[in-house]
Amino acid sequence: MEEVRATSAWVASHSSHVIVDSSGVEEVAERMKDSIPKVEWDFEGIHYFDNGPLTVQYLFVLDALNFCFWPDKEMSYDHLAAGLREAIQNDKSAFDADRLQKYTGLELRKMLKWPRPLPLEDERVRLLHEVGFELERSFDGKASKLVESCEKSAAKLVVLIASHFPGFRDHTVYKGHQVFLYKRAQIFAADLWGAFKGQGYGEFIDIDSVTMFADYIVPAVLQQLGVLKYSPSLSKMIESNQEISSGSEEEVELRACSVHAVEKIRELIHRKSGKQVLSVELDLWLWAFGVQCRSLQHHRTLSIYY
Ligand SMILES: Nc1nc2c(c(CN[C@H]3C=C[C@H](O)[C@@H]3O)cn2[C@@H]2O[C@H](COP(=O)(O)O)[C@@H](O)[C@H]2O)c(=O)[nH]1
Repeated sequence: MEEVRATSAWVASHSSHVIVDSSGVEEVAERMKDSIPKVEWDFEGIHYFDNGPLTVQYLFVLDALNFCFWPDKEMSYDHLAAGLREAIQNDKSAFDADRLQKYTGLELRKMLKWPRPLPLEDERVRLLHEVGFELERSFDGKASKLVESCEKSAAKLVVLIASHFPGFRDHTVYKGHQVFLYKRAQIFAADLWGAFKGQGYGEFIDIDSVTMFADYIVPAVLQQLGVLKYSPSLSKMIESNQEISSGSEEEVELRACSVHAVEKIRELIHRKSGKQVLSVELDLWLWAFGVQCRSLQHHRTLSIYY
């Protein structure tokens, strides 16, 4: 995750369309230095949890599909989390590695009780197959084995996931430099940590190394808080819901500057109050704020990464 931090900082210092505004960072850090509003993992009550390996399998499948909901105005992350929860409650073998390799788009739609094609449905099916295949080939079909082999290190987990599952390789090239964001791999580690309350499958000695998860909600929240400032052309693109291509300078800057901004907020809180805040905690607070603020306008990129 040091690579996520370092390469995001590089983007922030070379960016053309997005600025991390130091007075915005200062204001947010000042507001949060005494206490960060605590947001409980699963504050929505939509996730499956049984305190065992099946939860790990559920979370891995969930994060394999945790991207791009906006093309369908009614679809959201909640539908995915709750739909998969119902599927596993009704059939404990629904996410067995052999079953994952066989789902069709129509079956996935039925599982999530969605009446029409899912956004990027073919990609979602392909990624489910990839997860099933590689879990079976290398981890006895069990996501819990994958987690166990990381010896309580979130950084190891992210590296292992990225090396085995191409669909999680969330990186790009920006102005000739490779940039790493690893949103879904990192969120899986954070989901384990949150769900298992830092114990058992959720115990990570280096949870502080996880960065925020560069999605499309948190950048919009940071912009609203005055932490991110956009160029007039980028503002216009977002306001008019114009699609921003995956890998474009604008898109990489939105994501990388968000990672960098959250790191800056965290550093400043530490300097002001001596408190060690986790980026994961800041992220969850920002994200929960964003999804509850329906008027928030986010950027629109077709991507399998977030
Ligand atoms: N940065 C960040 N992004 C997050 C999440 C989560 C959910 N995390 C769970 C963990 C504990 C809680 O109880 C949450 O339920 C989803 N997303 C992203 O949001 C977008 C979907 O938005 P909308 O279209 O409105 O549903 C999409 O890119 C999705 O990948 C997060 O925590 N942080």
